[in-house]
Amino acid sequence: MAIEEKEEWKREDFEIGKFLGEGKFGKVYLAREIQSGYPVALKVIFKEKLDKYQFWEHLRREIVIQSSLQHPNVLRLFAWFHDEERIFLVLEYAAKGELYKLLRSVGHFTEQRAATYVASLARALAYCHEKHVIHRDIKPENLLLDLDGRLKIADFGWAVQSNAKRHTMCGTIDYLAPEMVEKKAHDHGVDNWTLGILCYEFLYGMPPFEAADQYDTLRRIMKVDLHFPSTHYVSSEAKDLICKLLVKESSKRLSLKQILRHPWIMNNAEPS
Ligand SMILES: Nc1ncnc(NCCc2cnc(NC(=O)Nc3cccc(C(F)(F)F)c3)s2)c1Br
Repeated sequence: MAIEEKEEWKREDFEIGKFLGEGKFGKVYLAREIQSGYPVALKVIFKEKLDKYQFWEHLRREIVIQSSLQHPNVLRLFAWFHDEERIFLVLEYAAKGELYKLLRSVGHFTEQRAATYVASLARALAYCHEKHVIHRDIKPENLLLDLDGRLKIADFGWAVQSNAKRHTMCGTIDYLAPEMVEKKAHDHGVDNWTLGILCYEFLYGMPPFEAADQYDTLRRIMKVDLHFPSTHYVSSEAKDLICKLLVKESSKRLSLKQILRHPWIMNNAEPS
């Protein structure tokens, strides 16, 4: 019985394993579907917490969106079910955990590893944008690694269908594009900006506009106050890609297809 085929799942179908992490609204556990022995990540969300924040609509939207996405670099949401006080998300298990923990432990990634992750993100976002989905909250905390070290975008708790231009503020401010800071209408170009932020953070270990307080970070974003520290060598091709993504005018940013054809990606990313 493949996970995604069965109609109604219930708590008793799974045995709970180790604690994996604490996300918003609840904890995540490694679990095993008893019949098949299939490992999954089980996210437990307390209903009274959703009531408190009126997040039912967000969660419903995530379930609809993520259930429809099937891409090697997007974490699968196989199913969901609920009992009296909890909602359970049956998620693909990413055995190598959270990418940001790896980044913090090594300081910064090699250009090959960084380019491979940027290429995976560009392919995953191109797929999402074809399905008119903007993630809007791409940050290292939402990136996971599977057993083979393949990157998986997770947590579509803030994703939206991008038919109309969006206005809602969301996500961590380090990754916010200028048009989101100014609460202007925004479209999937925000994910391209975020790809530039992430590429910088993969190579330098911190996001480009980090500052002591939030106001300074927002000011640096609005000015696109971009500097490349000379603490360690980073190729000019890598800097070229970052400069072509961190462009204030959304329509002037490299498209996802252009990213995949950029020399730095062509010369450094592992073939998918
Ligand atoms: N090693 C691992 N392998 C797989 N997964 C892991 N962690 C879970 C990552 C997630 C994927 N999707 C998620 N989705 C939500 O949390 N959604 C959510 C939850 C509550 C409220 C809301 C809302 F109401 F705000 F929308 C939305 S968490 C780990 Br660690």
